[in-house]
Amino acid sequence: MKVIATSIPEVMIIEPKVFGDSRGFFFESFNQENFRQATGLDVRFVQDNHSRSVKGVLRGLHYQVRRPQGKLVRVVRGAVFDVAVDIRRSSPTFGHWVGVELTEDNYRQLWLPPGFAHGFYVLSDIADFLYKTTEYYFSDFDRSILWNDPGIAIGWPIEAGVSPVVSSKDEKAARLVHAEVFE
Ligand SMILES: Cc1cn([C@H]2C[C@H](O)[C@@H](COP(=O)(O)OP(=O)(O)O[C@H]3O[C@H](C)C(=O)[C@H](O)[C@H]3O)O2)c(=O)[nH]c1=O
Repeated sequence: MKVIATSIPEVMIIEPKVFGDSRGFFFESFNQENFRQATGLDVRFVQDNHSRSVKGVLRGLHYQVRRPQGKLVRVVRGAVFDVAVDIRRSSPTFGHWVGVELTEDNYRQLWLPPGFAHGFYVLSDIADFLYKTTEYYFSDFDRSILWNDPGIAIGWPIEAGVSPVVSSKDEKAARLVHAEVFE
């Protein structure tokens, strides 16, 4: 596997080694020891998630307080623009964002540690989004930040005049300046 740095040091793009042949392909989507050797991180995932979305859906920006989650995310069908936002107030990259296209064809994964908000915008007709988390889900601790917060100014690849499909929860999300963030 290859690790590609992003503009936020703690957020990393992972490119697995893919073995293709006349039948198709095989790759290890996660290997604890290889991940540790490549990233220097000892991670323990406790939950696997799978969401399916139609074109134009935007999920996020989400995070969990009290029990923050690290996430290793990937797309197994379709394509999304995936975003991580640093919401650690003491971080030199507080309020900065990283955006990466994750697709079934580039096999790319994104690692975002606890302390980040996460969201994605679906580019394909259908997107199957799989991710591993380092902490369990606690609905009481689930928080959202407004996907189009001008204070973050994420460069979502949304065509002019097109509004993303957003849940009512996400529509009502707070801006970063009013959000419950990490120290
Ligand atoms: C996240 C989660 C949700 N749920 C239940 C709660 C709701 O009844 C239903 C849909 O939840 P929600 O609308 O929050 O799903 P997403 O909008 O995909 O949220 C996720 O999307 C962004 C991109 C993320 O990074 C988070 O992992 C997560 O917040 O699944 C669970 O039972 N377990 C879970 O781990």
